[in-house]
Amino acid sequence: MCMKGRVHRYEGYPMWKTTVPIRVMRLVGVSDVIISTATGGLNRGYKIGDVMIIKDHINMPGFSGDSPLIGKNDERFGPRFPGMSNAYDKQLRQEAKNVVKEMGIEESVHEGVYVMLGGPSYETVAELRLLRLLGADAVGMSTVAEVVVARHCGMRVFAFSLITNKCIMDWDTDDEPLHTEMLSSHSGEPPDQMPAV
Ligand SMILES: O=P(O)(O)O[C@@H]1C[C@H](O)[C@@H](CO)O1
Ligand code: HPA
Repeated sequence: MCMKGRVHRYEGYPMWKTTVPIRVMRLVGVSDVIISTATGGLNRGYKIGDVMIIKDHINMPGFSGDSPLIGKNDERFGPRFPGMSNAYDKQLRQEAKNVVKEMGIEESVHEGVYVMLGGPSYETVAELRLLRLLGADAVGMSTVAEVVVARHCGMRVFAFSLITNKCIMDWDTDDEPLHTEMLSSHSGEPPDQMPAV
């Protein structure tokens, strides 16, 4: 089963609605989910067009209590308090890294931490510096809620992000994280890593 895009919290959907497709997949028997997303690169070593295999996340909306699992727990899907310490399956990440190595594209594929913010405004310089201090390598506005719901119902998760823009970490520059930059890095020539995907 394949999805063309997703809906986001910032479009006005409550978090649980953004993750309904994951539960539908589970109900029809899907056991492993592969999630892709666009992100801004916080890690100075990342370039536009690079891919980051997600090894962990920081659930910023979760810090303030916005979770897709809020409300009465449906035990048919999973437990009230699901663990998230191994959310991104180690074996799937290793298999992906083997493919990356075989293809000789290690320079443009990284493994890192994704941080989810609510958006839709992009981040200030101070916010981006804080996120970097917290250990995040890339920032986006999706993915985490889907991962939480997938793990809650016992699915294996592999997730990766395309670095669509570099985060602006310095004050008093004229650079802007333009949404057009984000879209153009989505739509041009397929990046070198595409065969690996
Ligand atoms: O659905 P994704 O996360 O790929 O959507 C992209 C990233 C942000 O959520 C949003 C703005 O850049 O579009
Ligand atoms: N910030 C947040 N979300 C994003 C970005 C960004 O710079 N790029 C793509 N999605």
